[in-house]
Amino acid sequence: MAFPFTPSRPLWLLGCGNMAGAMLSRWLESGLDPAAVTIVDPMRTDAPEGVRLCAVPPADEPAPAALLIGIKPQIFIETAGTIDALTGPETVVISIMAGIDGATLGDRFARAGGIVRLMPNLPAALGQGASILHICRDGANAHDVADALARPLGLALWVDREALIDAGTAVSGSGPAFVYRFIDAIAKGAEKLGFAPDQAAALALATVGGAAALAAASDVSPATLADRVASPGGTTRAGLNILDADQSIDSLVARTLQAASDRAVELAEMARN
Ligand SMILES: NC(=O)C1=CN([C@@H]2O[C@H](COP(=O)(O)OP(=O)(O)OC[C@H]3O[C@@H](n4cnc5c(N)ncnc54)[C@H](OP(=O)(O)O)[C@@H]3O)[C@@H](O)[C@H]2O)C=CC1
Ligand SMILES: O=C(O)[C@@H]1CCC=N1
Repeated sequence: MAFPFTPSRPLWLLGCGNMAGAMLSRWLESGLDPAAVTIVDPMRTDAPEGVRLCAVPPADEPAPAALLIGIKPQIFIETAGTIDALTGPETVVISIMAGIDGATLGDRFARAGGIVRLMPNLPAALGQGASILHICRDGANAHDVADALARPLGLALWVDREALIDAGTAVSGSGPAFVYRFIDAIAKGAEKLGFAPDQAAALALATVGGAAALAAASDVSPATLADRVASPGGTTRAGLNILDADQSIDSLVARTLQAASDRAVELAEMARN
């Protein structure tokens, strides 16, 4: 689907740091007209070619077709009034903020026609992200507008239950950081076994990248692929026995995801109080 944005039906990004910046770079690569985009971010000193950059929201302009909120959830409440004033019945507000729930967004944004929560992740920059989406207010063609933004970023998963956005924040939103820790752990282990640091880092990255690509291309499960690597009585089984003992890896990952998901719920509560 083509992007539903033009200079007279623009997309505004309020807060354009690591995450919104990654999304924007992918959108521009995918054909979004830069003249249809305005970044509002006091910290940025430059913007992609053709994109308008403002330190404060433009005054006296028609409301945008979509306004993406890319600020940190901790400053949402103090910023919400300003955001509300920028919107109108034709605006879809799209929040990528962790935690801040649909009820809070609905209370703060009386004017916006549509409200969507979209939980992206950083590999969106390459079109290999995973986004989870939920409609909080169904107006202004909210589904199609948000879907057109999510699709170029990679997997786009719409959910009916809003609680799955918080769960998904832990799984796919934060998930890349957990995978990066695992890559580093493999590299550290490789150094202990004698590789130079640069060799260890290269081996860890190539192994995780290759294994993920094969799992994505395969018609069998990761568990089956693990069994294909593990020869009976061989080296892999010796290693898997450590990861699997007392369900070590399952338990560690489950606790990691639970902590991240709990934090999303805490952030939502903080914004309500
Ligand atoms: N990073 C990630 O992988 C993911 C992040 N998210 C969500 O994305 C959001 C942004 O995270 P991230 O990109 O990491 O954070 P960043 O700090 O990199 O980006 C936020 C940007 O907003 C700017 N900003 C602060 N106040 C305002 C304001 N009043 N108006 C406009 N811009 C402002 C910040 O400036 P300053 O530096 O001065 O504060 C910064 O440039 C968060 O809500 C997070 O939950 C969701 C999924 C993944
Ligand atoms: O760490 C965070 O709070 C954000 C949300 C998901 C990824 N980064």
